[in-house]
Amino acid sequence: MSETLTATGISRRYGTSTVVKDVSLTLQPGHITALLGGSGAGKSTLLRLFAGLEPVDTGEIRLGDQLLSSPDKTVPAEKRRIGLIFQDFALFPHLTAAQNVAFGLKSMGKEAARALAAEWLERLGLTGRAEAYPHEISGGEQQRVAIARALAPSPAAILMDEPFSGLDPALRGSVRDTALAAIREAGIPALLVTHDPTEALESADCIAILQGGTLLQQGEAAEIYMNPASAAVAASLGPVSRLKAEHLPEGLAGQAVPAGTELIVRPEGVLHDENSPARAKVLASQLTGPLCRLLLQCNGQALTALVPRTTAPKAGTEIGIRLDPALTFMFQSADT
Ligand SMILES: Nc1ncnc2c1ncn2[C@@H]1O[C@H](COP(=O)(O)OP(=O)(O)OP(=O)(O)O)[C@@H](O)[C@H]1O
Repeated sequence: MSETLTATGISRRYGTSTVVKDVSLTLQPGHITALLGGSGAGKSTLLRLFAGLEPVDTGEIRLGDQLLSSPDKTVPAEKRRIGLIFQDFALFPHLTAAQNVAFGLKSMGKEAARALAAEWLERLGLTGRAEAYPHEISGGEQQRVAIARALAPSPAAILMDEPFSGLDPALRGSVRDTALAAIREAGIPALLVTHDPTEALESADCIAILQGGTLLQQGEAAEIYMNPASAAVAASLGPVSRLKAEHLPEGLAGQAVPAGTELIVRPEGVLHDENSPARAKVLASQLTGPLCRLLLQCNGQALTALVPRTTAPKAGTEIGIRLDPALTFMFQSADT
């Protein structure tokens, strides 16, 4: 049976700088948890702590009941039964796709390893590429081989550091869907490090938001998106507009807004409504595909809206707008 991978109060220092601060995070079996944060947030360091590539300075990491890391003990990475997938695929260049996948299966005997490798390659849609060397296959295929190699030995958990960001955008979605379906099917805890909020929202069951080494919030993707605990969390999940209570025009918010409050609103929460008394000037209208991004000015404050292309107002016009309360979040102004 699969077990949880749990960090409790873990920290990591480099010299005088603490880059992972008292982080507690539980990775549930069968769930993909996205670790989301900007550059230097400490995502890769946290992944390396889970992997056993570095020791913790405080706290502990457990797989089920088994202690993997504490300040006095670090079970080495190769003894953790944890699969790792990195952005650069890291395949052995002199081995074929099938040999790469079979590499970690030697203990089961040659024939059984070959059969299991073939099974995993088939599962990841690579049957015809089994005898190809890494330089003979595309980036997307190489990453699928790396994923097959990581999953074939039945690891207890899987950790992925920006595994899809090196891929061509046209290919990324399909490689990601195939890979994550295989990981979900394996029913093990999985951590996906990413700096891309769209990737986190599209692919993960849970999201953990890291900033400056501190975990700001964790929970189900939809829950965090709709109920961010702070302005920083709201902003880390996608673009937002920020409005001061003092400058709100009549009728814009549609709810009472206490003084000293900052409103954070998502672009899809800025609604075009000619019945609203709040007026905004359309500074620009940018086509993004089926939707148009409107850059608006309302009572001296900048707002961004996303509206259907077919009904998008033109730049230079004045329109009525109001905010959707479900996509508008209120925080104390100092909370950034
Ligand atoms: N071995 C190290 N020695 C000293 N400082 C380090 C070391 N590894 C990472 N750091 C620092 O720790 C901080 C967190 O780095 P980390 O690579 O974990 O961030 P990240 O969120 O993965 O960033 P990115 O998305 O840019 O890869 C950074 O300030 C980095 O410079």
